[in-house]
Amino acid sequence: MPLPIVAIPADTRILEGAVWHAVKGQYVNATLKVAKAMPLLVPALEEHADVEAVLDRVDGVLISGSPSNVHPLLYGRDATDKDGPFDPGRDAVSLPLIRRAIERGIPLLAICRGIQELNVALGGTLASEIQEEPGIWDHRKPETNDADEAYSIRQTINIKEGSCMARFLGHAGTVQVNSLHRQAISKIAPRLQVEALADDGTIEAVSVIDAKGFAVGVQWHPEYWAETDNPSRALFEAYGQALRDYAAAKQVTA
Ligand SMILES: N[C@@H](CCC(=O)NCCCC(=O)O)C(=O)O
Repeated sequence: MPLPIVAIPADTRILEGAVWHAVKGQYVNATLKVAKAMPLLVPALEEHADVEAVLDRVDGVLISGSPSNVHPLLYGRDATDKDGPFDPGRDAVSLPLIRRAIERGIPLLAICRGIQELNVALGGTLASEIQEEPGIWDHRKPETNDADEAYSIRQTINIKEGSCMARFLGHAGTVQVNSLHRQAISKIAPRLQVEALADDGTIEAVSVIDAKGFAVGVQWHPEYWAETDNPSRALFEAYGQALRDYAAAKQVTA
């Protein structure tokens, strides 16, 4: 049986004076080694992105994290100096890809920027520089050049009873995760339900209400420790099973 294929929208990066379309290796590694699926990178095209052509050929979608932010015009307000940096090519691919993957029942896992894109794609809004709000913890990436330290597991979240996340992880209640974000969900989209909260009330996981299949977003980074951290591994294994189920069902109806 060939591996299921997972579309991962790339970021726009400027390297060596040229435009690159790039995805961090940790998302590729977790998809391949823990979800047991073949990553397929999708370029960040501001125009001409054919998401149907992509979705016809894959068994899942993974929306990765990124230091860039969703442009606020996409959730109904003008940009301020707190909202950048932006990646219009990434936005132009990921938002329609998310909407159509949900409509078609294609397994979707959205991580960090991904949960924010999921919320915006379905009509929600985002808050910027959340650490400046009273009572909100500092969720930002730690000041370090060491990746393991940046993605260190250092925050308690609370998984809701009866949630999809509780099913995937095997329990509800407290879980330890990492945290590298300055934005978060402000108004939650109508079709999303909260799956987990931080102690300061920040939404840390959501799922799509009445989804045809696996459709989950998390604010933390399960991909980074997916091979060694139990909650991270459990989430990617559940995603992998959803991919195989979707691929098998496609074979039957082909
Ligand atoms: N930009 C958004 C989303 C944050 C995010 O995806 N962080 C992971 C990338 C970290 C990095 O590579 O720098 C926000 O800040 O909320």
